[in-house]
Amino acid sequence: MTTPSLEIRGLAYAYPDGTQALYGVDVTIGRGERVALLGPNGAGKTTLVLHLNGILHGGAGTVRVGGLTVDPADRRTLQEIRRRVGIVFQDPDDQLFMPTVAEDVAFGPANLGVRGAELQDRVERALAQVGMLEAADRPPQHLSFGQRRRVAVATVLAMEPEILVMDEPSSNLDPAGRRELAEILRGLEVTLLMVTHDLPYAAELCPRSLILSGGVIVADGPTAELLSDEALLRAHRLELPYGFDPAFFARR
Ligand SMILES: Nc1ncnc2c1ncn2[C@@H]1O[C@H](COP(=O)(O)OP(=O)(O)OP(=O)(O)O)[C@@H](O)[C@H]1O
Repeated sequence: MTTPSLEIRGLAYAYPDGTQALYGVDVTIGRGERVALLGPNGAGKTTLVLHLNGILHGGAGTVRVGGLTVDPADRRTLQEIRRRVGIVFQDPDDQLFMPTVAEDVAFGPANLGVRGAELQDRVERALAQVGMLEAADRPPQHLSFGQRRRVAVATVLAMEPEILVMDEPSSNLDPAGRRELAEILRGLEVTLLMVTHDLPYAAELCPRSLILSGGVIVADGPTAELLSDEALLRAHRLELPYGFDPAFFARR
């Protein structure tokens, strides 16, 4: 059996002010899976994600990424963990700060010591994966929001991550941008964990979903099944748009 991309065991965490955000979370995500992390506001989704690369730590439990345990005390391990866990934040402008798209995509791997033809190759591959190769020499601020989000994905892909974590990937995208990003994400050969309130997007992209509520995983299973469970959705403040059939994508 191959090593899972992500293994979380007994993860519990309270913020310094005493707010308990996670109460013993267990999750395993296999290599190449696409999984949606759903849950109401304040459920603990961001807190969970920030544990994947050691930004938050100090509570109970363990997180392993591709078999490597997140250990914030070990700087070398942490550097490797941060390469393995590629987080694409909601606002692409938090991730793009160089004069050109290519320099933004090169920034991460160059920091790891990748140089010359290999660096060039990584940049081109990552930009091609998100359909942005033609924009390589453009300043990111001249691109549309949807294009900037795709470049933000490329900056993470250039690190050759074990797991791509996307925070609200569909937010602020127009319908075409939303569909284009879905096609890109579906075509990537990478483990995907997608945090979202957009249930149709979860249904479209992720065969499996987790529902986190009150710091606990309350459901883990096929997305179409979870989203068809009206009582489950209601209990955790999740709502499908009127008329949306959660089984539609499962049938395709
Ligand atoms: N810095 C902080 N200090 C204290 N409590 C916090 C802090 N950040 C988050 N919390 C609390 O931790 C709990 C989980 O919050 P978290 O942001 O992880 O939820 P979330 O599921 O990501 O919510 P949303 O969908 O609104 O982004 C909430 O009760 C929140 O108020």
